[in-house]
Amino acid sequence: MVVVALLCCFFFYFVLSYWMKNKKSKPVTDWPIVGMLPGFLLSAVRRPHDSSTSTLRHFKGTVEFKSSWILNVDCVLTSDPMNINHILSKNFANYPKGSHFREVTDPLGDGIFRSDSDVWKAQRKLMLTAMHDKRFEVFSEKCTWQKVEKGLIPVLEHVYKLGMEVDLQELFQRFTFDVICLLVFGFDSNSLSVEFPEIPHEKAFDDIEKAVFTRYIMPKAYWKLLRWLNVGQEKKLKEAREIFDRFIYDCISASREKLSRSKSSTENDEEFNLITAFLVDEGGGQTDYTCENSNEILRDHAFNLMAAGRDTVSSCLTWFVWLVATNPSIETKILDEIKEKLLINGELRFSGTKELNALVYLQAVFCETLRLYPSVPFNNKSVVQPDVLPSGHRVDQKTKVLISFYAMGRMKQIWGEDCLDFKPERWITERGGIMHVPSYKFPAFNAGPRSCIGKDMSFIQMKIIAVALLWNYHIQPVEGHPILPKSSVVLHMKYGLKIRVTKRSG
Ligand code: HEM
Repeated sequence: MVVVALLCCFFFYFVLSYWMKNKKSKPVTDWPIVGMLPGFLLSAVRRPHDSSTSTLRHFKGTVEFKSSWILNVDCVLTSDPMNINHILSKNFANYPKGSHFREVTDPLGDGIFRSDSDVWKAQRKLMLTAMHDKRFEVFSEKCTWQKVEKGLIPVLEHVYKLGMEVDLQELFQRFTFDVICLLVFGFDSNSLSVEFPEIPHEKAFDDIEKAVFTRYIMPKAYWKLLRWLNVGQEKKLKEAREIFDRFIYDCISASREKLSRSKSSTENDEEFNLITAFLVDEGGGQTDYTCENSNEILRDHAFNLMAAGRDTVSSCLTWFVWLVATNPSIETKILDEIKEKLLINGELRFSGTKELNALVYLQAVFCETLRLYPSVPFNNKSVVQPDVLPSGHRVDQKTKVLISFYAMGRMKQIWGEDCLDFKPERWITERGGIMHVPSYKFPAFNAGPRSCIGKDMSFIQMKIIAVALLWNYHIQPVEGHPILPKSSVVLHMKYGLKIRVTKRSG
């Protein structure tokens, strides 16, 4: 008995002193046998973004978690622009999304996010054709305006009149959910209204996203067991998938019906949504979407587009408003620019892209927001053939490659000594234009062949919302409300953004 007690004491003393010694020299404890990976995962579960940033700072941009034969998984975490260029562009074919990603993201079906190689290429072509169609650009602006006028402004008026506090993050999520439903299906979910209704398919969408993130960070055996037992997050996921799929399939049927009633595919030009574009497939793709058995792949396209375009935009808008509201000199400069470029005879006049593109300072503020708070904070890749990264780190088939876009914005080597400062001016050239920064240094919209298809559209959408919001209201974040990034696939605020609004007087 005494021997066992002594052995236990010795073991705890060993663990404690080992941890204390490592804690001083390294941000993550390097344990014998299991390596640094468990320590990193433990701290990453609680604070993935800050934990990876401090680890990467310590290891000068790239760190290798070599775990032992027990875990049989290696991981390379990087924020080094040369590595990013290599992985996302130069040696792109060697770094697909891979089987682990496919496994955890099965709700995405065979959509663009989850596919690689030729399937991905065909899907990208189809989406680019539809999204770069002039009719879609016009429709996208129209939908955004419609939501501002019939959704956002009435809700903010209500909030103002009642002197209420409101979670702006939630408002933006409702806004972007309604807009993406309109863009994909031509259907308005009307989730943004003064009643703050609970929309079952919106809630289902959120539940799916949450469950996928849990799968990402938990051991495979854990979530597979939950799925097998049909309990916890996996049970929720199953139910949410049923609700969301029902919604999507109903929308697809409605689109088919509407299309069969109209005389020609171009009759409804002002309602050029993406499902209709795929159904008429003017891009000349390989799939015949006119037949009913293409419903499943249409469902996958729709789901992937909603995942791509909803939370990314709402996350960026939320961080943007908080950063602007807490930096009054920047807010003044935005308002001065709006006055100078859009105010004619005392009225805001702008009809579209051309005027919005002239708002260079506003664009710089959005870029600076995404530099510090990228909507997609991580990217993850697998490895096909053994390779050596420009930083000298070796990778092979059992290595998971993790890129921290969040840490990149906080690296002195990339952005200089003032990397933590919110400074839109760094984006403006001497001639007053937007500074070109290579995407491997600023990959908020990804880099290389898989870069974001919705970038231009997002800037237009976000500028419309920013102008309408800042011109009409003064936003005050509620004092003492904590602002922290959430551990999620998209960089939400953990506790939302509680604000009050007052009206601007001329
Ligand atoms: C602020 C807004 C946005 C940001 C920061 C953003 C960022 C990104 C990032 C980082 C990726 C790469 C994801 C990965 O490979 O894992 C991506 C891909 C993609 N984005 Fe966006 N996105 C935004 C808005 C949108 C919108 C509004 C749409 C369209 C509805 C869209 C459509 C796509 C698509 C289809 C892809 C997949 C491209 C491919 O795999 O080839 N995005 N985006």
